[in-house]
Amino acid sequence: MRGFYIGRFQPYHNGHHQMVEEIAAEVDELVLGIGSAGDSHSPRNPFTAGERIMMVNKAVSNFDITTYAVPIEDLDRNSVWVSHVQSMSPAFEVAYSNNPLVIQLFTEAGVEVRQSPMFNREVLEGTEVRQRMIEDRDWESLVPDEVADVVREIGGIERLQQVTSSDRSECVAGDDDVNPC
Ligand SMILES: Nc1ncnc2c1ncn2[C@@H]1O[C@H](COP(=O)(O)OP(=O)(O)OP(=O)(O)O)[C@@H](O)[C@H]1O
Ligand SMILES: NC(=O)c1ccc[n+]([C@@H]2O[C@H](COP(=O)(O)O)[C@@H](O)[C@H]2O)c1
Repeated sequence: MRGFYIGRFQPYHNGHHQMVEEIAAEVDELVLGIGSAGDSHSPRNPFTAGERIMMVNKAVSNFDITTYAVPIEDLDRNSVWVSHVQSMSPAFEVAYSNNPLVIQLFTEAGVEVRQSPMFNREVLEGTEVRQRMIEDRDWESLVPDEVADVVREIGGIERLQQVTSSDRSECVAGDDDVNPC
């Protein structure tokens, strides 16, 4: 059986990694959807799709499962988003998500959805990891070692600090439900 798990993975952290480990016990193959693939260089979405593919591929390489990382760009039309995902991904029988909108859209489209517990959510959250990166506090312990290596290789900390400190006044969170800056 092949599963599908989508996230923005900004960055891919130990909560995602634990979820993939649990999914790997249930499926033979897993598609990792790199969500909001067109977004990068913003405080909420600092890393490009290509950089996130590197993070995910390297981090999951130790798991005994075949994975495919597939970039999925956002659409302005939720009603056709599942078809869009299916058009970009290897076929899958089950979708894994804890995101209420994603769960609703897959369920309405007749795709089985499985949820997972949230692992140590107080700290294992992309927002917390990015905040620590901005403040030069320990973020490495919240991500797999391979992800920390990629972040360093691409100058990710400097980029995030730069896009956070530059004038973001034109970018009002809530302007766009799918891509708040
Ligand atoms: N600690 C966690 N344990 C289990 N699942 C998680 C955890 N953190 C995120 N997820 C799930 O992984 C999927 C992708 O999440 P996403 O990439 O948005 O991470 P996030 O930590 O919620 O990031 P952000 O804070 O940037 O929104 C979602 O279904 C989300 O609920
Ligand atoms: N209309 C759309 O483009 C649409 C709808 C639902 C989810 N998504 C995307 O799916 C991903 C879901 O991942 P998260 O659980 O990390 O939010 C995000 O990248 C989100 O933008 C997009």
